[in-house]
Parts: sequence; C-alpha cells; structure tokens
Amino acid sequence: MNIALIAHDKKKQDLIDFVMAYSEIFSEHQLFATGTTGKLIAKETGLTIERFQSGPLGGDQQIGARIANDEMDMIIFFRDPLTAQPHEPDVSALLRLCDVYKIPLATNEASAEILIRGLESGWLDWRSIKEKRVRYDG
Ligand SMILES: O=C(CO)COP(=O)(O)O
Repeated sequence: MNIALIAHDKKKQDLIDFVMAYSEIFSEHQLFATGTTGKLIAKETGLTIERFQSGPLGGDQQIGARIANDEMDMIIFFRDPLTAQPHEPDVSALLRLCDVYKIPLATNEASAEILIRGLESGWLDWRSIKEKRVRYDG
C-alpha cells in the first residue's frame, strides 16, 4: 500500500512518535511524505520515505495529484487545527480529494490508530486486490 504521512509543525513530534510505535507495520508499505515531515520521520525511524515538496511549497498538492492518479491508498495527516496555515487552500484540496476518491484519511492519532490496526488486520486489502478501482465519474 502507498501511505502518505503529513504533519503540521506542532504535530510533527506526534507523528514521529506514532510512526515509531507502528514502524513494523509501516516498514511493510511504501511511504511518502511532505518535505519536512518526511525528513524528520526518516531520520528518527530509519524508514525509507519518498519525499515531496514541503507543504507550503506544494507538497500537499503533489500528494493530491497522486490521489487523483489512483496512486495513494491511505493518508495520515496530523493537522494543527489551532494554527492558521498559509497554504490552507492546499490542505482543504487534499482533504477534499480523499473524499472524492474514497481514500482512508486520518487527521489525528485516534483515527490513525484505527486505520493502522485495520491495515494490519487486512481490512483494507480490498484496495490492493480490487482489479479496477471505482473512479469518480462525476
Ligand atoms: O505543511 C504541511 C502540510 O500541509 C507539511 O509540510 P512539511 O512536511 O514540509 O512541514
């Protein structure tokens, strides 16, 4: 599965801790991240992560493009709901695309934990075994 990891600045340590806690599961998947998030997680966990641009420089949009190309299976995005982001439109667009393409999305540890445990238990296998994914056709 292709999993994108994203965290706003005040949530980065939380995401590092989360990925560290479940590193055995994450290590079995292809990991992607926005620039700074990916750099920090890779450094702290030793996991291989393909990095996009930093969020404010277009990283969220690059991940959104992967979703639109049916190339992302799960998004873990620890958002900071208490700090205004200069690239808020990009953030909203990414969340919107998760709904458009029915991509599992977790925006905090509680929901991320359920997704990761579900992933481990095979609840999301349908995404990889389905021959032809359901695409949004308007
Ligand atoms: O801003 C972000 C997501 O909106 C995250 O970007 P960085 O991982 O580069 O800090």
